[in-house]
Amino acid sequence: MAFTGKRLKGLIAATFTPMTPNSDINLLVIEQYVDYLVQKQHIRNIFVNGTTGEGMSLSICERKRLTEEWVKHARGKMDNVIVHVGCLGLSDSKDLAAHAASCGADAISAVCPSFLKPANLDALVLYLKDVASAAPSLPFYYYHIPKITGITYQIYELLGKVKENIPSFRGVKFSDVNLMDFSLCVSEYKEFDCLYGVDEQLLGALAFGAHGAVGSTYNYLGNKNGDMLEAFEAGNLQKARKIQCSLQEFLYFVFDMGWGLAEFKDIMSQVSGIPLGPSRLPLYSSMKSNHHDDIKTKMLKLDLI
Ligand SMILES: CC(=O)N[C@H](C=O)[C@@H](O)[C@H](O)[C@H](O)CO
Ligand SMILES: CC(=O)C(=O)O
Repeated sequence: MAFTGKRLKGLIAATFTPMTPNSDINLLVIEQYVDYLVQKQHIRNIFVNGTTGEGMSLSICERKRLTEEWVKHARGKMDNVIVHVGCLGLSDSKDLAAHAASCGADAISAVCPSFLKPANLDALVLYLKDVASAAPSLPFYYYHIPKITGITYQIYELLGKVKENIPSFRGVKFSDVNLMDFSLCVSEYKEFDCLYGVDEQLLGALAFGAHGAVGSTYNYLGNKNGDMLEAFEAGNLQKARKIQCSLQEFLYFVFDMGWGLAEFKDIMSQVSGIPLGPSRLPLYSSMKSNHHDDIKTKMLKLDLI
């Protein structure tokens, strides 16, 4: 096993999957996307093919091609490329895990199958162990997003079980609002990286000792969130709160409009100038027309861009 012992920390952008106007994957803008994150948002870690990247809506073949391109273009420019390999079936997840390792990804992460679900926590551990075993040299992170998967086991309990069972297990991407569960994980399992995934309340998770954060908004609000992290680390809570509140006001506005993933992607296209195209399923879009002016105005008003 080739673990370097490096810890995952700081901001990790959950990348959008660039698409053509026809919703085919568009590999041609990935290099530009990587450069934008590094140069304009000071983001050096990415989480690809996750929720934001619509990984579960893409074919295995598409996910492999995307992984290859992200890894290729991030090499030498970024610190970590974490590839989400979770699928509804175990063999697909293992196939993607082995592929990520063969491409030179830095880590893998997986949600648990959520159609036919594990019957209990031990069954979940067995699934994770099996996926991790397909890429034993890569750090493995469980992706906890109960609102979407419906799998609601306490992560504090899960960590106790994986500790002895999965040698490559390194932590959790925790996309839930249960900060007590999160806090118990951080304080009890110091050897694991606990990455928070609800951008709108990252400051709360930082107060409980979050090592880092994975999220969609770090794509275009990387600098603002970076300022918040810096203020928190310097003990300037007043400044950190002010920034978190502005970010919340922005997200409140977005949710209040009924906007979803397609609009988030559109926001990133606008702010970055990279044409990321529509999302794969029209279902993800509330199909509101022409919201561009509203978004820019709101972001400027809140001093976010
Ligand atoms: C459901 C979803 O996509 N969650 C993302 C990460 O887990 C977050 O980064 C959110 O996009 C963000 O917190 C805005 O709600
Ligand atoms: C946000 C996140 O981590 C994801 O999109 O998977």
